[in-house]
Amino acid sequence: MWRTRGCLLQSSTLFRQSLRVLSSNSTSAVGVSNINQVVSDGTPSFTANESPTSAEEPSQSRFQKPKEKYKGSIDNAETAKFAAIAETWWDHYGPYKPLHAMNPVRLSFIRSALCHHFRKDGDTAKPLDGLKVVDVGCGGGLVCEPLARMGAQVLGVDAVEKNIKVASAHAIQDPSTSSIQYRCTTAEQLVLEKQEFDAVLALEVIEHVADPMEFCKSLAALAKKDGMVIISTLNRSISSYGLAIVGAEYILGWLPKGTHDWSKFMTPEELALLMNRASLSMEEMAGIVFSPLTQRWSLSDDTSVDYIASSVKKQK
Ligand SMILES: C[S@@+](CC[C@H](N)C(=O)[O-])C[C@H]1O[C@@H](n2cnc3c(N)ncnc32)[C@H](O)[C@@H]1O
Ligand SMILES: [Mg+2]
Repeated sequence: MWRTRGCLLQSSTLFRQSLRVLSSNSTSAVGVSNINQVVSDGTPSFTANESPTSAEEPSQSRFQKPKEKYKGSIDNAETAKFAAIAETWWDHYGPYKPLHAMNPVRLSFIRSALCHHFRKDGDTAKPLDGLKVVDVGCGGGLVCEPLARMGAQVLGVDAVEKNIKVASAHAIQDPSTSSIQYRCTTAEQLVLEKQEFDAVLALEVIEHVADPMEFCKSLAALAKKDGMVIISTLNRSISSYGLAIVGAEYILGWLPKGTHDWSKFMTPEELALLMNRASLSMEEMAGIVFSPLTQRWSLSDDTSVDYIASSVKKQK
């Protein structure tokens, strides 16, 4: 079972829904090709014609047909977009304006999820004291810095060297963030190094990686036993197409045109499926919504555009 703000949802229901989407011959071509892409990066793990017959989660072999050796999470075309605007991470009115604007809201979710899971008092000055956290795809360190101020021991990693330089240069300006360690590397490299963390974050990253399933498995492998993995991403919906692409990139000009590829977005059901297959048990999910009326961001039951989900590494 995992809960959204205000309601409990059975993950089994979601799996059934996901499988219906995966197996339905009436599913749109976009949906089917995307799911295959999400699940296996180019090598379809199963197609509409080989749909599962039961509503239960299909066997591993059904999902994981032999495929090319995993070549890592980096999609060069995606990382090039971030390298091109690396100097703008701390410009609150630049391309990362939406990330700055949604920061208090997503940090409130993260703080609450971590404090609840690790039985920490969220009302103290340093509620995350003692927790070892890695922020994968940390960009300029927009989340690493407040986490360090909350007492966490933070490692920020990003595939783009320029991002790491900008993040490091910014963090050392303040004693409360100078303890953050930054490295230009990937989740899979940290797994090879057998690194482990209490909490693993990947915020607005999974829609930019080469193989979301393998990426998710790396995130899970980085979590200690009973550790937490928190992922945020964009839903693949009509609303996200209208708001995150047409609105943010073309009308409001918040982001450079072409920042996002809608077909790489993931529905909450697909993320739940990926997490389950990576031995992560989803705990809580919340939508991150922007109100044009109040010009404010908030957490909501509405996951139709952007959402964040916490999960716990299952016991093996
Ligand atoms: C949309 S930004 C999000 C930045 C940060 N997580 C935040 O929310 O403020 C995506 C980041 O992921 C990084 N990235 C993309 N692919 C990556 C990969 N395979 N491994 C690590 N970082 C990656 C990009 O360089 C970029 O900094
Ligand atoms: Mg993004």
